[in-house]
Amino acid sequence: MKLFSAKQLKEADQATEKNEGITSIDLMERAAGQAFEWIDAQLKGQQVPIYIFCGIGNNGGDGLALGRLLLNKKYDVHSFVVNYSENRSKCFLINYDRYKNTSKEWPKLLKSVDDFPDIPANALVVDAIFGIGLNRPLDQWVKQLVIHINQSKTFTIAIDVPSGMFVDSATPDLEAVIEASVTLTFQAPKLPFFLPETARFSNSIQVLNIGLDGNYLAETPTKAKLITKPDVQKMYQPRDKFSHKGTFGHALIVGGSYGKMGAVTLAVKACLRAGAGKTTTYIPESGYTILQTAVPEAMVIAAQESKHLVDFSVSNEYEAIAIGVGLGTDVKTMKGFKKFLETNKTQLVLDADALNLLAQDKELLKLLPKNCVLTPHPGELERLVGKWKNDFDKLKKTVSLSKSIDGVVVIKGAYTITVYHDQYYINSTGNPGMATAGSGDVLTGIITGLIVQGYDVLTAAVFGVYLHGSTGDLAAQQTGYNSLIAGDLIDFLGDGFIHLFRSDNVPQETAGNNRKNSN
Ligand SMILES: NC(=O)C1=CN([C@@H]2O[C@H](COP(=O)(O)OP(=O)(O)OC[C@H]3O[C@@H](n4cnc5c(N)ncnc54)[C@H](OP(=O)(O)O)[C@@H]3O)[C@@H](O)[C@H]2O)[C@@H](O)CC1
Ligand SMILES: Nc1ncnc2c1ncn2[C@@H]1O[C@H](COP(=O)(O)OP(=O)(O)O)[C@@H](O)[C@H]1O
Ligand SMILES: [K+]
Repeated sequence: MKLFSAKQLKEADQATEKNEGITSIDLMERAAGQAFEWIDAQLKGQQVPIYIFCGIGNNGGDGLALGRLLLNKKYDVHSFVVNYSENRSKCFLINYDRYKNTSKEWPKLLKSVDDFPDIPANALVVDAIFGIGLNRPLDQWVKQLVIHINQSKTFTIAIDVPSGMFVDSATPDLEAVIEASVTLTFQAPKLPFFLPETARFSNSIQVLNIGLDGNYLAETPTKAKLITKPDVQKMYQPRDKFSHKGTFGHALIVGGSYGKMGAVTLAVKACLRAGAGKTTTYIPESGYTILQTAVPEAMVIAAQESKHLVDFSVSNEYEAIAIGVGLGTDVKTMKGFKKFLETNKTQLVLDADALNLLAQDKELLKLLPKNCVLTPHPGELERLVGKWKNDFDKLKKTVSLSKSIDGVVVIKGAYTITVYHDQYYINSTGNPGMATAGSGDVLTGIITGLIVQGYDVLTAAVFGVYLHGSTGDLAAQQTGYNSLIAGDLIDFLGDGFIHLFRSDNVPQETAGNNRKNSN
C-alpha cells in the first residue's frame, strides 16, 4: 500500500476533481460522509455529547460537514472553530454557512485559552483542527488547546491526521499533538503513523476510501510503502514438483562465540525452516557438539579456535553467507573479519556483531559486496550512522548508508523499515512479544534462507521481515506476548507460510467445522 505525501494527496484531489468533473466541496462532502458513516456505525444512535474542534482550513471544513451530518441524524453536537488564522479556506466557509443553516447553535469561536470549553468526561471529541496542511509549529494557545483536549482523556477521533502531526517532515513539538483514540485517515495512511516518535498519536488507524483518482494513485510512485499481505503474496515463489534440495541453495551461517552458540542455533534453524536446501554453520570449536545436537539437519564446520572465530576462510560454494550472530567483537575476530571481507565475493547478510565490527572501522563498509543486507536494531544503526535528530533524519541517514553500500538496510523494531536507496518498505506485522532475545537471529536466518532459494535480496528482506512478524503474531495467539520466545518463531514459521494464503476473515461456521474435524 502506497503512503503518499501531502503534496501528492493534493494532486490526487485535483486529478479527481478534473477527471470526475466535481469540485473540492463535493470531495469534502464525500470525505465527511465517509467519516460520518464510520462514526454512526459505531454509535448506532447512542446519545453522547460530540465535541467537534474545527480549524479554518479544509480539515476544519471536514469537521463542520461532519457536524452537520451528525446533527441531521439527531446527534448531540457541539462545534468549535479554532480561529488560529483569518485566512479561511473556501470550502471551510461554504461548510460554515451550511452548518449555520442546519443548527440553531452556531459553532463557538475559540481565540484564546479563555475560550476553551470544559469537555465532559463522557464526550466524544472530534479533532478537525489541522490535517495535511499543517506547515509550522502551532501558536502557543493552540498548543494549549491540544493539551486541554489530551488532558480531558476523552475518546478522540482525529480526522485525517492527529492535529499537530506533520506528515512529510519531523513533528517539531511532540507535546503539541492530539493523542487520537482512532484516526480516520483519507485514502491512504501517512508515513508518521508508523514512525517510533509519532506512531503513538494516531493509534487505531482506519483508512477511508474517498475514491481519489485511481489512475493518479496507480501511476504515482511513492517513497514509502506499507507492506501488507497482498504485497507479499505476490513475492512468494511456489515450489516445483520436481525440485530437489539443490534447487533451494546452500546457506552458510558464520558466528557464535563461547556462551553465544544459541544465536547460531536459532539462525540456522530459521534458515532451514525458511526453506533453504542446505545449511552449514561455521563456528568456534567449542560449539561443535552444541550445534550438531541442537540442529541435526545442519552441517557444521568447526574453526580451530575454541572460543572466538579468528580465521574466516570459507569456501565459495554458498549462495549466501549470514555473518555476525553471537560472533563477539574480540580484537582477533576483527582482524579475521577484515581479511574475510577483503576476499569474499558471496552475497552477505550482516547482523549483530558483524554490524558492530563495521561500526568500529567504517572503512570496512567499502569492502562489502553490492546488494548485501544489513539488519541493525536502532542501537546498531546508531553506531553505524551516528545520532539522529528525529525519525526523518534517521531515515535520511539510512538512505545515505544504503546508497553508499548499494545494499539493503533493515531498521528493526515495531514497524520494521527496510530501506533500499531512497525507498522505504514499512512492515505491518509483529508485536511486542517479539522483543525477546534471539528474535533478531531468527530474522537473519529467514532472510538468508530466502536469498539462497533465489529471492533477490530486497524481496528476501521485505518478505522475510513480513513473515517473521506474521509468525510472531500467530505464535503470540498461543503463547501470549510475555511468554513468546525466539524459538517459538521458528516453530510457527510453517504456519506463517500457510497463513500467507489463508483469508484473515475465516467465517464462524468454517472455524466451527474445523474444530469439529480436528476433534
Ligand atoms: N485529497 C485530500 O487529501 C482531501 C483532503 N481533505 C481535507 O483537507 C485537509 C487539508 O486541508 P488544508 O490544505 O486546507 O490544510 P489544513 O490541514 O486544514 O490546515 C489549514 C491551513 O492552516 C495553515 N497553517 C498551517 N500550519 C499552521 C499553524 N501552525 N498555525 C496556523 N495556521 C497554520 C495553512 O495555511 P497557510 O497559513 O500556510 O496559508 C493550512 O493550509 C486534509 O487533511 C483533509 O482533512 C478532504 O476534505 C478532501 C480530500
Ligand atoms: N515491539 C515490537 N513489535 C514488533 N516487532 C518487534 C518488537 N520488538 C522487537 N521486534 C522484532 O524482534 C526482532 C529483535 O531483533 P534484535 O533486537 O536484533 O534481537 P536479538 O539481537 O536479541 O536477536 C526484530 O526483528 C524486531 O523487529
Ligand atoms: K485533524
